[in-house]
Amino acid sequence: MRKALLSAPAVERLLPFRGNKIPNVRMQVQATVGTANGKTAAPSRSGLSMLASKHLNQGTSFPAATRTSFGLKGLVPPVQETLDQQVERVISRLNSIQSPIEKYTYLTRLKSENVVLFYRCLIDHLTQITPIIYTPIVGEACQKFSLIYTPGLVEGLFLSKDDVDVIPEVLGNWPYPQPDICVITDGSRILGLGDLGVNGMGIPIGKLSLYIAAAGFNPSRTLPITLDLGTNNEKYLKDPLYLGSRSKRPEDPEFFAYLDAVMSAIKAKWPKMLVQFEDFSSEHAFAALERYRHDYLCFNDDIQGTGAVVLAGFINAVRLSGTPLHKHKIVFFGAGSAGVGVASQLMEHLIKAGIDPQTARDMFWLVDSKGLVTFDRGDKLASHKTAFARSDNNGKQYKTLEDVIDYVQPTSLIGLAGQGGAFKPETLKKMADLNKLPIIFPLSNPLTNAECTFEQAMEHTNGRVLFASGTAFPSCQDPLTKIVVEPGQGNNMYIFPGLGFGSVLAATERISDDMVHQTAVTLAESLTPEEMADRRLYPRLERIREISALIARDVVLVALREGLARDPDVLNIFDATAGQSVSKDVLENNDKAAALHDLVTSRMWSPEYSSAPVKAMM
Ligand SMILES: NC(=O)C1=CN([C@@H]2O[C@H](COP(=O)(O)OP(=O)(O)OC[C@H]3O[C@@H](n4cnc5c(N)ncnc54)[C@H](O)[C@@H]3O)[C@@H](O)[C@H]2O)C=CC1
Ligand SMILES: CC(=O)C(=O)O
Ligand SMILES: [Mg+2]
Repeated sequence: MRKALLSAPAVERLLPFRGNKIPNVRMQVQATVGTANGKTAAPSRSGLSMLASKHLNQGTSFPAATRTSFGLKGLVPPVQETLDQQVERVISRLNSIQSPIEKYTYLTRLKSENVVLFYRCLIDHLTQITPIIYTPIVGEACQKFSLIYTPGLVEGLFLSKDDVDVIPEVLGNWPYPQPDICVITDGSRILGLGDLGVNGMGIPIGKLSLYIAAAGFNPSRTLPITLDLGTNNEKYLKDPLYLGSRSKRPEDPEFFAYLDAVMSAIKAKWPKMLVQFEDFSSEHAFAALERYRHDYLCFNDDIQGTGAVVLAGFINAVRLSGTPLHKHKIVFFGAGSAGVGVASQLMEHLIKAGIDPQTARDMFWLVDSKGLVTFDRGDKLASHKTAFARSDNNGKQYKTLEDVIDYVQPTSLIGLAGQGGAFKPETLKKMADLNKLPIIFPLSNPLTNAECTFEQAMEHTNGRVLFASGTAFPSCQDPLTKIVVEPGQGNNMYIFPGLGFGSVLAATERISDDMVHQTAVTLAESLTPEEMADRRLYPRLERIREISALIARDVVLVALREGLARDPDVLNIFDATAGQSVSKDVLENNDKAAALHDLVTSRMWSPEYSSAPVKAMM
């Protein structure tokens, strides 16, 4: 008996799988088209369902037998291509497109049509495609979201403040069951571009694409969420095409009441899902992290992810600089969620390295829009800045970055203020005069917000800079040796995939400070001898899946040490019990660590076409 055909979304709802296993799909598609003996050709509507399902579509790679069984013949070109050949076509097409935003929309469409092909392209051409789906082009895509939005394309979930009474129902509308992870923003500080309201949706989408490509999260188990709490962006408030609520953002009590409602609805529906907070304005970023981190599986990427990635680069830069750790003096240009998040992470590391807390704290000078952050400069400091405010300035205030550099004579300059070009040639020269190998990290995103380019940093330090930027810069010739040097990319994308994967795999109760710190140490130690010889601060981006697996493994080890892991397979490897801490001896057992690494890699999703549904039809 032929049963009713399933629509593409209905087929996709059958994808509650991990790794690359899709057993239920085989059964359902088989039952659906009533061809269990494999002899009967299915009606063409089943072919359309296969083509319309972004998870099942193989396009020109559908094998002959599948084309016959599912009525696909004639609906796709006759040629049968390998996935690699399909990738080649995509890259040729991508190269033929001139406009960055058109490249973005082309890739968005590809992802909505064929998930496997999109991720195979992303993984195989990571350095080419990441800057399109992530910083910098995603910034432009967010700014143009109202124009490029495709009706009918469901890429994430919008939760509006008007729906505060029906949040569980809205979550229930998400067409895929059981997400492992969501990235959630309220669009209030998108990259360094300010308040973009619901246009910020591109950020959770882009971050989750990297979770999938870089760590092997399953695409059907990721959930981008954008909260629509209004916007304070005057341009959008007046824009008839703006797609969110045209009202100002609420005051804190309403904001947190809404966020509380969202978080508890999320936990009620998907208790094991990891929540990553992204691009919230600083006051809310710190307060929300503190509010939820103890009772929810969550972290803030801008504070903790950025903190960890910059710490990793800093550890390697310190090693190369020749200046001992305790002698470093670090100036931060920017004292928001990222600046303070990074300073806190660095300070935690200094303390772990044996430097006493007061000495460690005194190694930091933070500069914000009003100058050096001091206790006596006459304004009310936001609470997140007080931990690093200076009191040793003898009543003198330092207003400009140059003044601060002259006063402090730093070894390291970290830019996280979102002010493009703020590290001027004079600034860079001063750093080079003060240090044999100055550490200069212009980390603001997107590209136009970077405090300086790699080329400028190389030129004005005579090639002596230890450099990392938030958005990737092209390589550049050392002005003296003429050797071509690759810049480092200090972007949290090196951290969040592995941190997220490890914590979800181990089903940890929460994300602890030590888990975050470990990600930095593992990343710093992941350089190959060749990468070290090249004076790199970070591993090559092409190795990101390998790096994420190492980070995930080490996050799980910390979770076991802290008694936070609950996954039975993980516990089994270490003969451990949920809620009980595993001893150092057991955690250092090489065989167990290797078994854990195998478990991590076996759970990673890879973009490959599955023949499972087809075999059932033969
Ligand atoms: N590389 C990476 O992985 C990451 C980079 N970022 C980038 O960091 C930047 C800042 O992010 P948040 O800290 O979250 O933003 P934020 O808005 O919370 O903080 C910005 C800080 O810069 C200061 N500032 C603004 N104008 C200034 C000026 N003219 N002079 C000196 N200070 C000034 C502000 O007072 C504030 O302290 C953004 O561009 C963002 O894209 C953020 C997270 C990760
Ligand atoms: C990279 C990132 O998270 C940011 O610029 O906000
Ligand atoms: Mg961010």
